[in-house]
Amino acid sequence: MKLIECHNLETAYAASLNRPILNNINLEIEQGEFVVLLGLNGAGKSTLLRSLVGLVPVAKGEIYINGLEMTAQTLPKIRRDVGMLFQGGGLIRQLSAIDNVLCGRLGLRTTKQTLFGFPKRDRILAQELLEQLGLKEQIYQKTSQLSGGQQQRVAIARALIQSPQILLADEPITGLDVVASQQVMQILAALNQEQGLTIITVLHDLGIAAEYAQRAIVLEAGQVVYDGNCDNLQAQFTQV
Ligand SMILES: Nc1ncnc2c1ncn2[C@@H]1O[C@H](COP(=O)(O)OP(=O)(O)OP(=O)(O)O)[C@@H](O)[C@H]1O
Repeated sequence: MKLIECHNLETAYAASLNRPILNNINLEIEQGEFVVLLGLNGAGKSTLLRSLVGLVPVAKGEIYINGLEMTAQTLPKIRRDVGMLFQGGGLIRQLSAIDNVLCGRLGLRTTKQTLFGFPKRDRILAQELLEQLGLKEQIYQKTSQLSGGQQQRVAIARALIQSPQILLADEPITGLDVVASQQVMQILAALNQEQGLTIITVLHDLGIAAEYAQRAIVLEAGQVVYDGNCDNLQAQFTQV
């Protein structure tokens, strides 16, 4: 089943670039795929990911998530199906790991429902997720005191607590050491293989991309210049 479709997607014209940031993007992603988005700095990777959760105004074309066209009316429903790991984690530093994870439930609860704290069920779920991601000892620790790899795992737990069908991850291992990078990538791989989560992630390391993803989409100047398997990705980046 096609989970994500972009038809002739175009964002607003960017005067600084002399073109739209995304310029006629067409792509289809099936349920259960693990896709890596590649491209040089400024190619439009983050903008493409952000457009899939309605964070970027679309000038032309359509986005369908789960068969539903993205409009102002459908966006709240679409956002419940799509979890996002922002570049740099996007955690609230002063809050504990568990409270950051609970923030992932805010979109599913009304203000009134969260006025007196989150329901016990949510707290148990947050705790279980952190334990599964190897953070049992860090549940009540402030996230500012955690290592980069631990913070990224908290961010993964926060995205997962809304039980998304799709996980978008913007440079989830940038700045992490080799071991932490592998841990994060292995978590993503397990979520994809064991739970069938559809994953689209921006990466800069071609070796890691080829190791984990089945499919690569390469962007250049806001356009898709390659969409295929991860064999010989280097060729896409070699100057001719
Ligand atoms: N809101 C905006 N207004 C104007 N230009 C923007 C805006 N957001 C992004 N851009 C520009 O659009 C281009 C694409 O940005 P984007 O962040 O999507 O690239 P990227 O491929 O993710 O790059 P990186 O690898 O550096 O993260 C860049 O040239 C950027 O300066």
